[in-house]
Amino acid sequence: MGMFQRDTEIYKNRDALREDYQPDELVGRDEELARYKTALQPVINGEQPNNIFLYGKTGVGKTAGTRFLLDHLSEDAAQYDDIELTIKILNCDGLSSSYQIATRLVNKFRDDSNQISTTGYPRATVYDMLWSELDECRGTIIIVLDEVDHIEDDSILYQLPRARANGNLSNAKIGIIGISNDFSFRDNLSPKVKSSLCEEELQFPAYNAEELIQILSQRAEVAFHDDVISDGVIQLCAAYGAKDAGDARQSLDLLMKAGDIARDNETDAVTDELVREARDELERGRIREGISGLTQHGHLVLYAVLTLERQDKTPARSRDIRPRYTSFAEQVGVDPLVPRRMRDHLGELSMLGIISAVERNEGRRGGTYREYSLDMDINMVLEALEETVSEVGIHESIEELVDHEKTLSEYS
Ligand SMILES: Nc1ncnc2c1ncn2[C@@H]1O[C@H](COP(=O)(O)OP(=O)(O)OP(=O)(O)O)[C@@H](O)[C@H]1O
Repeated sequence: MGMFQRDTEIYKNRDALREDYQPDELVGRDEELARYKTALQPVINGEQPNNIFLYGKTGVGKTAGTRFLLDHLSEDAAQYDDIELTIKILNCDGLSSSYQIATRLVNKFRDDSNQISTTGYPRATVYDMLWSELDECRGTIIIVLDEVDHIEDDSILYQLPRARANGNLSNAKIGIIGISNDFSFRDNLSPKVKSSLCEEELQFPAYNAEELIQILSQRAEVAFHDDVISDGVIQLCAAYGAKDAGDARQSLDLLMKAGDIARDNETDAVTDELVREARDELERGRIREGISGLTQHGHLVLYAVLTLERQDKTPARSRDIRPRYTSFAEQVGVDPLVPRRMRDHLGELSMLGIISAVERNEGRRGGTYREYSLDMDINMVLEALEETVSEVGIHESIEELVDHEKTLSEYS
């Protein structure tokens, strides 16, 4: 027998839980899709399409909803002889300038043998190439710029929606769909870009538990064999998902992780217990990843908050965290940061969701300050801080938590 054998007890089609799987129907998003459909209606009428700006937090179906509607739109448009519809989707992740966007777009309209180099042309030349590609297409063109907030300069976002008004296009009608999960992006656009790019604004809210149940049930039916999912598993994944961020991707990942653990354990059912185990494992991974990206001072600040948390001294103000942080810094032989810089680290930690920050008012005299506490499981954070603990030494507050077998070899 070979080293690898197929296991098919749990999954019928595991790929159905993956991000790139496109379900035939989108569930739990009816109202938003109805509004989106209305915004796209001019295309079928042969009119100038709207420019649409779609925003919402991560994993709320922006990309899936866009693909779903555009697939239908292009299928339905094919039935009208007088509509020639071209749709191009570009993900702007990794592309930071208008120049890069323009070259990628030119290449999207060209075949493989005719691609342009993505560097070396003056910007005006690339724009001219783009206008001629677009005009050659004729008809209606929809360009989707997913993760549009990665573009750091406005130029293309101004030029594209206005290409026809500015006389750069005569044959093609163009509509832009910008997608973003960065709420501040829209607000920071210059007024002239905002008014053209955000003609129609759509917002996708986070999913609630009911909606996540619909999404997870739909995928589970395709992904798992009958009777593998125990009662209540979908509800539990959805409840966690709704509590965390209402992110469908995160909930699907949780269900898949639970399925993977069942498969690894060679059991034949995915149970509540496995979902809890999966959640712990995913959370641990997220914490570890977040913490590993911090600098040494970030680690020391976090270690200080953690020990204060253990001593019930949280929520704590930054001036109360400072002495502990300073002594830890001295213990490892580095100069402590000035208070302002230390607060920046507290801010970063709270942005990552590792600690929480609550704003308070200072009595009648006004002035606000923040109080910080640990916002994650103390043991998980401690595990991720292992190296820092070994450098600084074990603080008395965590002695009980530290595995003493480990202490001798790793922490000392
Ligand atoms: N209503 C839905 N029905 C079925 N599956 C969905 C639905 N919404 C989201 N999903 C699934 O959840 C995952 C994440 O969705 P999607 O990529 O559309 O999120 P997004 O809002 O574009 O997130 P991001 O901003 O991170 O790109 C995908 O696998 C998608 O198929």
